[in-house]
Amino acid sequence: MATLSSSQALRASSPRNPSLSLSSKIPLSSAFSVSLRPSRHHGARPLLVVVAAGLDAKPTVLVAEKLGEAGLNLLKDYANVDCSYNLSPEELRTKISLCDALIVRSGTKVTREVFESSGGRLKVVGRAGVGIDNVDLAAATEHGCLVVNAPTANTVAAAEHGIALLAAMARNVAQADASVKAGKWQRNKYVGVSLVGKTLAVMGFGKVGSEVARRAKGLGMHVIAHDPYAPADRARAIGVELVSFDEAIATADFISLHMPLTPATSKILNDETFAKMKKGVRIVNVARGGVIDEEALVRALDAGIVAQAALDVFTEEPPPKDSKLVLHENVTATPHLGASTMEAQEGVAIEIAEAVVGALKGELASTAVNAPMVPAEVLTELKPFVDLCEKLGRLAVQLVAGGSGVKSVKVTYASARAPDDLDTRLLRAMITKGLIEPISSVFVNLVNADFTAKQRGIRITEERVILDGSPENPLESIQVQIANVESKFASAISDSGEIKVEGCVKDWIPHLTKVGSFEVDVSLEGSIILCRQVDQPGMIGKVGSILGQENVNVSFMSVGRIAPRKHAVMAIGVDDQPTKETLKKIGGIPAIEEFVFLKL
Ligand SMILES: NC(=O)C1=CN([C@@H]2O[C@H](COP(=O)(O)OP(=O)(O)OC[C@H]3O[C@@H](n4cnc5c(N)ncnc54)[C@H](O)[C@@H]3O)[C@@H](O)[C@H]2O)C=CC1
Ligand SMILES: O=C(O)C(=O)COP(=O)(O)O
Repeated sequence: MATLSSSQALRASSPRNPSLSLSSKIPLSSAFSVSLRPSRHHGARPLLVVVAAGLDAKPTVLVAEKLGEAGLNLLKDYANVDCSYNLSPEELRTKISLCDALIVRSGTKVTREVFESSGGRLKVVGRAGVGIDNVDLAAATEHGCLVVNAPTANTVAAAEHGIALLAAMARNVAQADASVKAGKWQRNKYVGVSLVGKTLAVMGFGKVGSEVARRAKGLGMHVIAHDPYAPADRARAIGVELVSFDEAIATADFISLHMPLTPATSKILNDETFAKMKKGVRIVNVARGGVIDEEALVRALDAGIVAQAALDVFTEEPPPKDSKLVLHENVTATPHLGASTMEAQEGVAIEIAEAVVGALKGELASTAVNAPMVPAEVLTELKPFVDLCEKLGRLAVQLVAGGSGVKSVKVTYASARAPDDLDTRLLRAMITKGLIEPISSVFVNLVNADFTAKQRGIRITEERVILDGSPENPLESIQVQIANVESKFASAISDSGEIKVEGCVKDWIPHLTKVGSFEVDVSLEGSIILCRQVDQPGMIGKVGSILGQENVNVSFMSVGRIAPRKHAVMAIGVDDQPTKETLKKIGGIPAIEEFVFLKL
């Protein structure tokens, strides 16, 4: 058996490749449904009330930009749908407090103010497309709002538009068309350049970039690509060489941009980089306007460094009517049409509607942008452990005596799996949810779990215990310890002084296996009564008959003791919540030294 330090363990939890199938969603129990709060009126006894989170009413989805019919129909089956296009920022902020979800394309800015105005009701923002640069992700995460996008359905449309612009630019199609319509016949003016044999540099070799590359190869172009994160074998498979940024821009006859707009890519084409390009280079941009310094591009066009540009996207959309760039005679412009085919829009609408409805139901969408991404098969395998984590968190925090602030939590995962074969982010998020929701009105989900814990000053450290043996199960046990607190059930304090609960999964059902230093075995369904008593015959019968008289169904009972006839802890699983009087009667049994009722 070996133990990893917490920092090693956290490093071992490296992000996995989020290559999920689109249908891979798994329900995360009460991710958006209920929160449990201790009543303030019952002293130390943990009476808990369920606070409904508006699940009875249909949720409301605001569709702020045009969405395909098939997607709207999917939404309408589950929610009230308000299609309000062209809202001003003020109108959006006013409406948002009445909405559970918002669907946008690239034309709506979902700012921090939008999240603030939602008053906590907005649970999911769906971006019906790829680029999420119009959504303030940090603000979404801080407000516990999931952001999902539709990353695949418009890939081909964007790639085809890139190729359309490439060919149209090379052959002056747009300018020649305007000239013919103006009654002219200028065959000499619009002599173009050929594509075959020319070098195309694809900047950003992701979904769209690689489809552009594939098509350009079919046109007989020599294709190179620059992408610091793209795997070389994927490029090789298409017959494309990955090169450095400088080599790409210096050798290309045509440059096609396909990277996201991020702080690192903002104005990546600027005066300095234009100066390194081949004179007469031609540029296509169907990514984002902001990746080009547009004023520098006008200068490069005027200087003849850039012979032509074909642009679908602009820093400001729509661009100003007097934009020098748009009006430049060597520029072909389209109004952000990359994703605008009938087929892509139907696909995007369905993709985003499914993701939004799934998120509203509390499922973890595979296209979540600001939540832990875990591959589908791992999610399925971890499902019972996800439940176990939330329940251990709930139990542990309900054992804390009022007035002791929870600051330091340690989670220990015992597993025979190699450290890099177990991503614990999802498990940690669920423990955090279990720890925080019973003691606050804060709604915790996978999106905001780490942020919320940090904000509340709760430090969660993780440790891995590596077991020998067959690694068939992802985990053998999970232990949650809360340090520096007093417990309302003294037996929950371990020998080392922390509140300790431990559990495992048996036949896909989470079980509680340890409380403090006492071994128990109770399935974590319904709720639990923990009693410490002097170990003596007849105790199970006495407690059982009180519960029976009050019609409380017992699902499980288990007794863990230190030694025969000394202290024992009895864990009783109950399907129904006992009344205060019933609990009082149990407390009144003479051999019972302490007891606690814990709601799962
Ligand atoms: N004009 C339109 O209507 C449409 C525009 N788009 C835009 O196209 C772009 C690409 O979309 P996808 O291919 O779906 O995204 P993707 O995420 O599949 O690909 C983006 C690629 O850019 C790479 N990248 C990141 N930083 C880079 C850097 N500094 N230099 C070079 N490469 C870098 C990434 O490694 C990734 O491989 C996005 O900006 C998206 O918003 C997408 C669809 C339609
Ligand atoms: O998906 C993207 O990134 C796009 O740019 C498409 O934008 P749109 O949905 O057409 O406003």
